[in-house]
Amino acid sequence: MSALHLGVNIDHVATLRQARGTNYPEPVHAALVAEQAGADGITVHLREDRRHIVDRDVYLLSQTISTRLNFEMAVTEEMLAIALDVKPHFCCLVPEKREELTTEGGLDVAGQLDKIRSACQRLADANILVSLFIDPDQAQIDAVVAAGAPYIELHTGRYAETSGAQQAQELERIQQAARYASSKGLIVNAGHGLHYHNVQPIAAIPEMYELNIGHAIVARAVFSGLHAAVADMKQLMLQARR
Ligand SMILES: CC(=O)[C@@H](O)[C@H](O)COP(=O)(O)O
Ligand SMILES: NCC(=O)COP(=O)(O)O
Repeated sequence: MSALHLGVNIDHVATLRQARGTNYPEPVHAALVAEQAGADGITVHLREDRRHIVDRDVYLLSQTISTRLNFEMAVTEEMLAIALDVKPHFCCLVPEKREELTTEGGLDVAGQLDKIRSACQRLADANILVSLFIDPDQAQIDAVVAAGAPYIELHTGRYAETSGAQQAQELERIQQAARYASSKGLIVNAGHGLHYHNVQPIAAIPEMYELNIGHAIVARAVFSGLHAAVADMKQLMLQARR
C-alpha cells in the first residue's frame, strides 16, 4: 500500500474573491496555510470563463508553494500554452462545459485519443506529469495507457452524490478501476465531491496515491479555519489506511 497524499483544491477561495471583485481572500495565502497544515499538493482549475482561479493565481502559486502544483485544465490550445509556460509539477486534463456548475463527468479519452495523446506528449516533453480525470471505466483506463499519461484521477462525483446500495455500487466501481489501472502501471488519484463523511472508504482503497479535495475543505474552513480543516481531512484519510 502506497502512502496517501492530500491535494487541496483552493478554487473556492478564489470563488469568494471573485464574488466581490476584491483582492482577498488570496489563494496564495490559502495554499501556504494548507501546506503548513499537511497538504501534499495544491490543486487549481483554471476555467475558460475564469469564474474563480485566474491566470495570475496559477503563475503566483507556481512561484510560491513548496509542495506540488496540480494544474487542472481543459484540453485547449489556450490552456496548453499556459501550462507549457507555467510548467506546473502536474497537469490534470479535465472535460469542461462553460455552463456547468462543476465538472460533470470524466474526460472521454477513448473518444478523442489522438487529441489527448498529442496533448500528453507536449506536456511530457516539458517534464510535466500528466493525469487524466476519468470515470471509473475500464475502456477509459485502457485509453489512458494508449495516450501515454502516467496518472489517472478517478471521478468520485457519482459516488459522492449517491447513498446506500447505489453508493456501495459506485464504490465498488472505483475500487475495481483503481485495481485495474494499477495493474496497468498507472498511478491512481481520485477526487470530486469528497467530504468529511464520505472520504474514508475512498481513502482506504490500497492503490490510491492522492485525493484531491476542495469544496468541502474550504466550506469547513469558514467555521474552523483552513489549517484545522486541512489537518482534519488529512487525519481522516490516514486513519482509513490503518
Ligand atoms: C476536475 C474536478 O473535478 C474539479 O476539481 C474541478 O476543479 C471542479 O471545478 P470547480 O472547482 O469549478 O467545481
Ligand atoms: N479534482 C477534484 C478536485 O480537485 C476537488 O474537487 P472538489 O472537492 O472541489 O469537488
